[in-house]
Amino acid sequence: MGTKSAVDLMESLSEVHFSGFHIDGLEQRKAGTEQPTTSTTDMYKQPFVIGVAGGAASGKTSVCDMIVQQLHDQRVVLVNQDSFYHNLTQEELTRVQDYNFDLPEAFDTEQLLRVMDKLKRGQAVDIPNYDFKGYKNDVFPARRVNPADVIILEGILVFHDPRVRALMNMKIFVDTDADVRLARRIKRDTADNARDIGAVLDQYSKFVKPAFDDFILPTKKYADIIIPRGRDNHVAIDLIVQHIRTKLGQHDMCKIYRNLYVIQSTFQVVEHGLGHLPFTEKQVTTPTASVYSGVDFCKRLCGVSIIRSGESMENALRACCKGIKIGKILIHREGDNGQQLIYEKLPNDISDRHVLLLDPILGTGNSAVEAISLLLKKGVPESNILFLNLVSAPQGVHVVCKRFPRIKIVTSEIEIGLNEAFRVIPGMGEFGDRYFGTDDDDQQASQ
Ligand SMILES: Nc1ncnc2c1ncn2[C@@H]1O[C@H](COP(=O)(O)OP(=O)(O)O)[C@@H](O)[C@H]1O
Ligand SMILES: Nc1ccn([C@@H]2O[C@H](COP(=O)(O)O)[C@@H](O)[C@H]2O)c(=O)n1
Ligand SMILES: [Mg+2]
Repeated sequence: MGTKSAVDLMESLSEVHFSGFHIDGLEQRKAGTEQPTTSTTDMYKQPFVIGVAGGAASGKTSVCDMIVQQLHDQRVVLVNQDSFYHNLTQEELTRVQDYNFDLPEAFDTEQLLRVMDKLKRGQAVDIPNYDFKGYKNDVFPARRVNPADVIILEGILVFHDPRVRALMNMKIFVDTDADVRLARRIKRDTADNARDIGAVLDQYSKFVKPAFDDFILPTKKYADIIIPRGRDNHVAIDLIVQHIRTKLGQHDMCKIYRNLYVIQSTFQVVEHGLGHLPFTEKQVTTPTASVYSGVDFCKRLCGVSIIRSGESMENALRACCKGIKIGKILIHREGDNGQQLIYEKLPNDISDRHVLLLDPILGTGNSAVEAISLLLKKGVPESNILFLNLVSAPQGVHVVCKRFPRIKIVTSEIEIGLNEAFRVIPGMGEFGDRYFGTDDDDQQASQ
């Protein structure tokens, strides 16, 4: 039996360890055959879903209407949870004052999930127009909603069901005092819904307030953003509108460059990147005789970090691929000039490997172009290069994607652009300094 070096041993360990690796659409592959992971593509082109919850009459619909109006963009659609109220039976209708419209069961959540699933798959849907006066969802013609890049889903209980919550990329809670909500509700239900004030108050104390305390308020903790004062909070609405514009810009870039993948979490860039590599399923029997299912990458891998910032991503890569070889490239950069290669140390057999190129920031694209050019010179096929980064500027994306149409870029954010010092804005300053604690502020703090 041949002896293996420590490095070889570590390398072989890196090959089967992805048992818990579940990305939509990857789990059901057949074992034993090579599986190109291209089906992950659509996942990254999916719409950005914003959930908006809050008590009844807190101002959810008004906030969403303002956002949609300000954006004035057909790529943004609004879905109201109200549309999914169950139709009341004849018996329920005769005793409507005893019906609780504020419980999760009052909504047809299965239908809501089906509608959201279709929209996420790029299909148009017909959404019921709920009649608050007649308690029916099939009286008015349904509203046709086309697939969109941004879907806003609003309603009192949209954060209640974990399956609905899981669809959301951003969650907003509209926080309005109970007395204001009650006053607005009385006004709305008496004026718009022609209800008697006594009935409105009875419904409030019997159903609305207890359900708010039991089911709506407990979901506030899921919110990423809490908006006090609803539609009067222009600052919050402007910020949200700006964020959505950024997301729409990202979708545009993904439409132009099919090799660009914007994922929603900075923590998963490396894991998602690995999901793009061809693999086979593999089972191993553990020392305790249990069978462990994992995946085996079809080609060997290596990481290459662009010094210094890229080194910050090495731990994440090593955590996923124990013992993976990691090469280094140092490029001298001044301003927008990332042209000078100072140092490189790469695996000798790099041309036989898939290369995960690590650099958290893609600014002008010059350093990336320099690094990718070196990899090509070393014989790595362009399509075997996966460039992983956290924050990109549109300029850098254009430069890299145009020049190297066959590499894949996985990033978690495409920001507005570059400033005069060629730093990504709003960005985070010099990433390497921030990560390694060598920026001026950190040095002063530790003195
Ligand atoms: N900031 C506000 N000032 C005054 N009235 C408001 C304000 N926000 C909402 N409203 C009114 O209060 C009622 C409830 O608002 P709406 O946006 O429908 O809330 P929700 O969708 O949370 O039930 C509506 O009649 C709306 O016009
Ligand atoms: N037929 C109905 C259906 C619902 N309600 C009340 O509407 C509230 C939810 O809608 P919001 O726009 O305010 O979020 C909820 O509190 C229900 O009680 C109703 O009164 N009649
Ligand atoms: Mg509403």
